[in-house]
Amino acid sequence: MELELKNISVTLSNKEILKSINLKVENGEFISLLGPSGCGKSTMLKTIAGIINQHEGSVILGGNIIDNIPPYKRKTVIVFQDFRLFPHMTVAENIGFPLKILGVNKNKCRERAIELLKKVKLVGYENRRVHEMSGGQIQRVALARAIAAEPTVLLLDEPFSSLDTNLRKDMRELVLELQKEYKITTILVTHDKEEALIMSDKIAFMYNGQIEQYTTPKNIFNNPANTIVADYFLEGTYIDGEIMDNRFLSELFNIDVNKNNGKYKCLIRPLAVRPFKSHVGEFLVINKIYQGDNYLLKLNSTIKDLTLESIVPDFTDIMEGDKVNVEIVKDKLIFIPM
Ligand SMILES: Nc1ncnc2c1ncn2[C@@H]1O[C@H](COP(=O)(O)OP(=O)(O)OP(=O)(O)O)[C@@H](O)[C@H]1O
Repeated sequence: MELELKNISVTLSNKEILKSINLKVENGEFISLLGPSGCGKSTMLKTIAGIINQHEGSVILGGNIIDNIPPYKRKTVIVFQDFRLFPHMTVAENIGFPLKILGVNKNKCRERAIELLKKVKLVGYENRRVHEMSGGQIQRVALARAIAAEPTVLLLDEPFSSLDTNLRKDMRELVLELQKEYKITTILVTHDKEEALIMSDKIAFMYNGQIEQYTTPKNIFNNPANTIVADYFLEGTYIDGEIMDNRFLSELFNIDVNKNNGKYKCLIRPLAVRPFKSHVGEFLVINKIYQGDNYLLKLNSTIKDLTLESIVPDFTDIMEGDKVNVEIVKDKLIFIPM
């Protein structure tokens, strides 16, 4: 179901935690809330679920304001990092619990639990207790329980953070599979930019209780709205410059670009810098760091107060102490309006 937050502000212990948040999630969309620790991601999920009350604004679900509807009647469900399964119940009882409280009879609850166990690839586990399951299996049970009552919005609060890399990958795939199959509008809270880029239709980047940018993964990566967003996703060196008549002019280089006139910060990513040896080179290689498939070079300008980084293939013959010049790869530059 379509979800909208309109001018949501939340104050906790006299501190404004969310500041006039506006966000629209289309029916069946998967979005991520990404941002540094403490920026308000979990508070936003809890506000949507009705666990925290906003002091201003409205939560709108399927076109209806749900501010006065208690959490258990909203049909939103949160999967927390620690899963919060009931230890005294079997796996099937845990999964069937949301249906039981809706008044569904015992046999139907069990039937649905067994059907969902198949979906999360845990056939035959219905009579186990939670303490007899591994971390990854517990997470699958938590996911099955979350979708048992067919929520209108699924809220995932860093559910993958305790898993190792391989399990994480499997769980991401499973979540996306189920989310698409049941067409559940889903919001994932994560610190992990790669996770957000891989999984989401859109990313809302949050900082200090506000949404700095809300757009597709590709767009947020290639066109960050400001340096706060850019610094979270990318590394490199900024130079200031100006675009006039489709040409970026700066103290380091001038280059053709297809952008509006104005002052910009240009982020020179390591992938945008191609060094080549030259005895009249402007840059000195001060550091060469092995990174597995490639090397990261740190290049100090001998003329300006400027350091660039460059990623070069592992077969490079460039050494620390060499003098180099650099070619700038236009497509890898990021321009941020000032
Ligand atoms: N019940 C509360 N009372 C007072 N302050 C709170 C409460 N809950 C959260 N906060 C504060 O609100 C801010 C945002 O917290 P929140 O948990 O939403 O951030 P987050 O982005 O999810 O962080 P993390 O990524 O570390 O989980 C933090 O400064 C936190 O200390």
